[in-house]
Amino acid sequence: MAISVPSRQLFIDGEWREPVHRKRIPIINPATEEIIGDIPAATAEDVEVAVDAARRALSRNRGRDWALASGASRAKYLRAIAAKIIERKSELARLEAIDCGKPLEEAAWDMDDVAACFEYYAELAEGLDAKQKVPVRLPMETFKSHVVKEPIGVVGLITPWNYPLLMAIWKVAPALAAGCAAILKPSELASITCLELGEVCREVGLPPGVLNIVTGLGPEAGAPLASHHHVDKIAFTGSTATGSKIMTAAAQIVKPVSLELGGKSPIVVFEDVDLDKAAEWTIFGCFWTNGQMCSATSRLIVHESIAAQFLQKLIIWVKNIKVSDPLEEGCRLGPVVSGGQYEKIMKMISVAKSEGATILSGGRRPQHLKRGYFIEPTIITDVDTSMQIWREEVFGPVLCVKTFRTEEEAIELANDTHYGLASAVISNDLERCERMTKAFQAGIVWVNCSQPCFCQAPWGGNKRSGFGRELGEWGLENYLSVKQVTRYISNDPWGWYPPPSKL
Ligand SMILES: NC(=O)C1=CN([C@@H]2O[C@H](COP(=O)(O)OP(=O)(O)OC[C@H]3O[C@@H](n4cnc5c(N)ncnc54)[C@H](O)[C@@H]3O)[C@@H](O)[C@H]2O)C=CC1
Ligand code: BAL
Ligand code: NA
Repeated sequence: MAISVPSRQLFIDGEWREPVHRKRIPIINPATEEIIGDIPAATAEDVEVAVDAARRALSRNRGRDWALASGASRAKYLRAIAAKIIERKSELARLEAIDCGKPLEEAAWDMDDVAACFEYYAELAEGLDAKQKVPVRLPMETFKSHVVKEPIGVVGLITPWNYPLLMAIWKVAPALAAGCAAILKPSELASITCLELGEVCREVGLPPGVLNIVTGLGPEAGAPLASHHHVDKIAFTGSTATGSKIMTAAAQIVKPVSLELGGKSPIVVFEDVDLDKAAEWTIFGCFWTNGQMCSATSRLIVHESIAAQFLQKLIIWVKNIKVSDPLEEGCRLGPVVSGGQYEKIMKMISVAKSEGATILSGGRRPQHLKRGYFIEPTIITDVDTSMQIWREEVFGPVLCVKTFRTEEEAIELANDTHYGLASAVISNDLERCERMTKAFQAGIVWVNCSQPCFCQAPWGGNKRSGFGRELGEWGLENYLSVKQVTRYISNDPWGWYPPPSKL
């Protein structure tokens, strides 16, 4: 069934608005390289209008319509949005698959996760009401103190293309639950489903300006958000280079940021594993989402005693992955998102080769696919720790492999990176898994698996993978500001200064 891409404008103040400069950016289907539509290209002028709409949404009816409304009343909107997403699930999944190349079944799974994330933050919004005015115990009886949690204000949410709607919702749902007003700037490489979220918000009657969706290029639409004086916080997911630019811009006006950046995460496989189970988690950990995950466990560190056998297993599993158009039944690996990413990944593979690494499997365009940005699932061995392929994020279906002898050596290899997002260990010895868990320098540890992600648990990294945590109750705190209220309850005067003599 052919699917047509809706033609949308920017979603600002509850309505569709043409960008001031009337520019548009073509949408390319990475499986066919065809232009399938276009998205509006916002500039600083549109960001200005969106920020103004967001500020008005916060102060409308003295804040009672949104920021100061009960969490329970905001939760109703979040639940209504979740229901609409489920209603439109198959259409949204198809739109996402043709926009970013994600296998259709994965895209459908993401839509379930999107709805679940809205539902989860609806629950947390309801819980927020009971968490207001929590007393703080003080050491002086003459004072009483309590804490109020308030929305941070207007937030700018800048998101990537690998999970186009889900990464946006990890930010939008808690921001709205907290009572913030948001401006979402999705990636220009995959914005279709984020624009459809605008239509969903209109249909459920979300108050105007609470969520604004401003598509466009990073430097033109993202940068003005990051530096805007009336945006109170920026939450960003994307590359470390862009994260650093955003932090620099925000620092000029001491605007808080939370950054979820790249990774080069390890998966350590010990000698006591079931080889098939370990092989499946290893390939899922690196090739799911076409290998385009910030948390991809793209460095395999395998015990030398099983390495040869394990690599043979991996090759068999990898050859069984169906690489095809994302809409084809059973597809498990689609194209990477763009021509630019295709070139970048191919270059990294060829640099690895020229540095002396061996391409054990894959490394090319699949023979049966003449068009589209397809890359075979690739396994690279004979890797040195100084090589680019070991050190830099590929963001594509490329796994590099090293072996280890001792647990200490495995830990050293695992932590041999500037990044610190995720890590995984596969072993039947749970005490060993516990030791590895403590030793990993990363915000996320998977034991006997890699990648499953639940919106209840915190998500985020250390080192150059960024800081701050999304999801769970930590995700809500990202959008709340804590106000202490301290009251003097004694009838006695304070008595620090000698009272002036009574004239
Ligand atoms: N950690 C993650 O989830 C992601 C990491 N990446 C990494 O980044 C590499 C390049 O991909 P890109 O799409 O170029 O990622 P990017 O980090 O440049 O883009 C992410 C978002 O930031 C926006 N942006 C770009 N420049 C900006 C600026 N100066 N100010 C404000 N916003 C800006 C983009 O428009 C997009 O919405 C990938 O190869 C991968 O290594 C990419 C996407 C997601
Ligand atoms: N799997 C959730 C987000 C990411 O890895 O990019
Ligand atoms: Na696209």
